[in-house]
Amino acid sequence: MWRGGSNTRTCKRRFFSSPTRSRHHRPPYICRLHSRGSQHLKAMAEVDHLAAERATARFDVEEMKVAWAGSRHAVHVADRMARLVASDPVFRKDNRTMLSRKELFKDTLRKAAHAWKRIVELRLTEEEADLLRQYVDQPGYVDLHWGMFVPAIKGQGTEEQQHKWLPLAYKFQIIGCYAQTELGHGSNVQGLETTATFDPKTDEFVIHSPTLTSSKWWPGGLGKASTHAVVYARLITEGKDYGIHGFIVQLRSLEDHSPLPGVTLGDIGGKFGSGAYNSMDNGVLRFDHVRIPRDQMLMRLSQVTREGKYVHSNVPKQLLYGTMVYVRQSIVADASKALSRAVCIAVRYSAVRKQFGSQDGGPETQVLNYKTQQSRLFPLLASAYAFRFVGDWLNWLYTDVTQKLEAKDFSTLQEAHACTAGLKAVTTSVTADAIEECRKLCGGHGYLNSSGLPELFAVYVPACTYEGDNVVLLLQVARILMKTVSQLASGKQPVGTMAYMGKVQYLMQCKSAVSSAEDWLNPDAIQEAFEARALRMAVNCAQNISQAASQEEAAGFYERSPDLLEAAVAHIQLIIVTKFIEKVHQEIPGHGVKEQLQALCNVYALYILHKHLGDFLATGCITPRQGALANEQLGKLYAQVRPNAVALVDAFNYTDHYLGSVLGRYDGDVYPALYEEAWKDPLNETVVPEGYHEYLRPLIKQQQLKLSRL
Ligand SMILES: CCCCCCCCCC/C=C\C/C=C/C(=O)SCCNC(=O)CCNC(=O)[C@H](O)C(C)(C)COP(=O)(O)OP(=O)(O)OC[C@H]1O[C@@H](n2cnc3c(N)ncnc32)[C@H](O)[C@@H]1OP(=O)(O)O
Ligand SMILES: Cc1cc2nc3c(=O)[nH]c(=O)nc-3n(C[C@H](O)[C@H](O)[C@H](O)COP(=O)(O)OP(=O)(O)OC[C@H]3O[C@@H](n4cnc5c(N)ncnc54)[C@H](O)[C@@H]3O)c2cc1C
Repeated sequence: MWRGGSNTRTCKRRFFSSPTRSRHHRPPYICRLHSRGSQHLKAMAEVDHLAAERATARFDVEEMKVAWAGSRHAVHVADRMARLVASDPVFRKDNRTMLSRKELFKDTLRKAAHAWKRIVELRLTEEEADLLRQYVDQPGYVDLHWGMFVPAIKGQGTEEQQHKWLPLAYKFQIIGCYAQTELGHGSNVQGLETTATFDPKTDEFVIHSPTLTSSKWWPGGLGKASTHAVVYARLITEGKDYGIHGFIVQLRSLEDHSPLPGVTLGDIGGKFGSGAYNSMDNGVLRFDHVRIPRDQMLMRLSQVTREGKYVHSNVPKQLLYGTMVYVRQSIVADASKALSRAVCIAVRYSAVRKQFGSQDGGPETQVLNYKTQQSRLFPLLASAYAFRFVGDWLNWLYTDVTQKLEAKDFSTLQEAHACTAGLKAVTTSVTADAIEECRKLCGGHGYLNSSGLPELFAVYVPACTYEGDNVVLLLQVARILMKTVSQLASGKQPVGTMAYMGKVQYLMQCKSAVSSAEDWLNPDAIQEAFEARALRMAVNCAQNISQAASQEEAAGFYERSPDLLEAAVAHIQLIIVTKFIEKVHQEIPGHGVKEQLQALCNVYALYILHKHLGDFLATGCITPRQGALANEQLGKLYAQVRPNAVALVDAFNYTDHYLGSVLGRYDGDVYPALYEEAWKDPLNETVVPEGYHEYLRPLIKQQQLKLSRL
């Protein structure tokens, strides 16, 4: 109804003939149009344009909210925190993409301070405070303070050090960041150059940046906000380099925030996208022989004595990487949040948007009814649920491994590393690509900032790089796979997520029994195909590496690394499918909830099978005919998901504030909102643009003059 051309044309004509005016002095016709929009918005506020969609759902949405959130309690707390944020004007974020970098950064400081004030005033629990920060939804120094600085001290500090530093951090008497990456090295942690040289004369470490490439580069919160950092540097004592260790270093004065002597620091500059991750002050830091007391070395894993003797506790040195493992597991849970937001926007908008389908002026077709739209969108919906459940499982694994480590049982460290690294890599890559796909699924309007998708993409995409570049992390998984394959011959039984490799005799020669499309609904058929594919790909890689007999094993690994990446992805996809199947096997209350999750689980698995059909065929796990049957079943599953699609995204329980998208509004009243939003752009503050008199008018006049001379 708002697409009618005549008003727009009138509006344009008069724009061109009007003098420059401020928005507050809009010509009457614009005000009329605009206020019609507002009235319309008001009148329609109670109309649910998606009501018909919601009515077709065949399951209890409230119970699905519980399945998604994990418990009734989790739904309740999340709901309360989301509403608290949405109703507070300080947390407004709809104007974010229009702010300059300086304004945006100040806005982030204001929001962080206000969030803290509310947390203290309302005496929020840790769980509530985490959720509140999540719903504020603006990257900032607090993410690194709580997400890495505090965990690094907890994981690598002694009891005494924790006792000293944590209370200061908990009360924001100090603000900390995680300063590991350098200009010259990020992925290769052992290649870091910053030095921490022990001086026994003064009982201090001297922290120094010997080269330009040793400048710390990237740490979030470092550029402008942090007073302290956990700095990773090469420990040198008694003339010997003992490799990378963590140190707590004060960077700025607690009185006036100026850098301490010997410390040079600042922000590294603007990043991809408007708004987006530019709210974060990623920083650069150089040390010129900065002295810190010896007891600021994080000494839980290894110590330097008063005399300068290096002592390593009897624990694996990889525990130094513990903070990264912690954050990687939390990034998997975050992937399901980002993906579900994008999918929620695209599903709701696809139900509202209509194109083609009517030859006689009747209703057009909802784009969600196009099979191509469904085949692009529903696998992403299924992936959001899959990542949610595998994220929960990974969180359980992390907690379990942490308890074992406390008891000095290090047997599951490798499993934790492989799962966190691999799942972080696969879920972030898929999510980043999926957000972009959701933007395309929303057509032209998806490209507008007001759709929320460009900003979501720009904020999310660095997750493929930070906390470990995804390729580097998948190669870690591949290395562990190769180690496991090589141990099979010696009869060592693999455990945890590698346990399936113990069935090597069977999995190397089994043939899928699927003979109809419905057979693919059997979880055992899916599980077997995924296990056989993953194992055969890993074994093929191992054989190819060992057949290159002339080469060292490391050289063979290097040559085969593209294939190894694919083998690692296959292994990780197997874990995701397995955990989804296990979830669906559990008792799940609520009318129709289990059935929906079962359908989504099948969509996820068969979509992966279809997408990677080459792997399944090349390894002989299934025949081309079975591949075609899987695709046939996938089409039937999409039809099953279709009437439930809007309700399945409602179950994420996101407020309009958190979604931040005019296309993803709960009420589906998209067009007036899009129209209204356009007027808020600073470019519309004047009807005649700035620059008209300098550039446009002279140009037009010049051309007119030329024409008149002809
Ligand atoms: C509610 C709270 C939520 C909090 C969320 C907060 C989220 C905030 C998000 C904010 C956004 C951004 C922040 C970003 C921060 C950063 O990016 S910090 C910097 C991250 N940097 C990296 O990830 C570097 C990646 N590189 C590495 O990890 C290592 O260099 C690498 C593993 C690639 C190689 O390690 P090396 O020791 O050099 O060598 P290698 O020979 O490969 O390994 C030896 C041995 O060690 C095993 N290993 C490796 N890593 C681990 C590990 N992490 N845990 C356990 N074991 C590990 C490896 O398997 C080898 O074992 P082997 O038996 O000897 O073969
Ligand atoms: C937004 C953002 C926030 C960050 N926050 C922090 C922070 O708070 N603290 C901190 O310390 N760091 C932080 N980082 C740094 C981040 O951890 C590193 O950028 C990341 O680990 C990747 O390392 P790199 O930049 O050295 O990439 P490189 O390793 O230089 O990667 C470049 C390319 O080389 C490839 N490559 C590298 N090694 C190999 C290999 N062995 N085999 C095959 N290919 C390889 C990669 O796949 C990639 O394609 C942040 C980064 C970003 C983008």
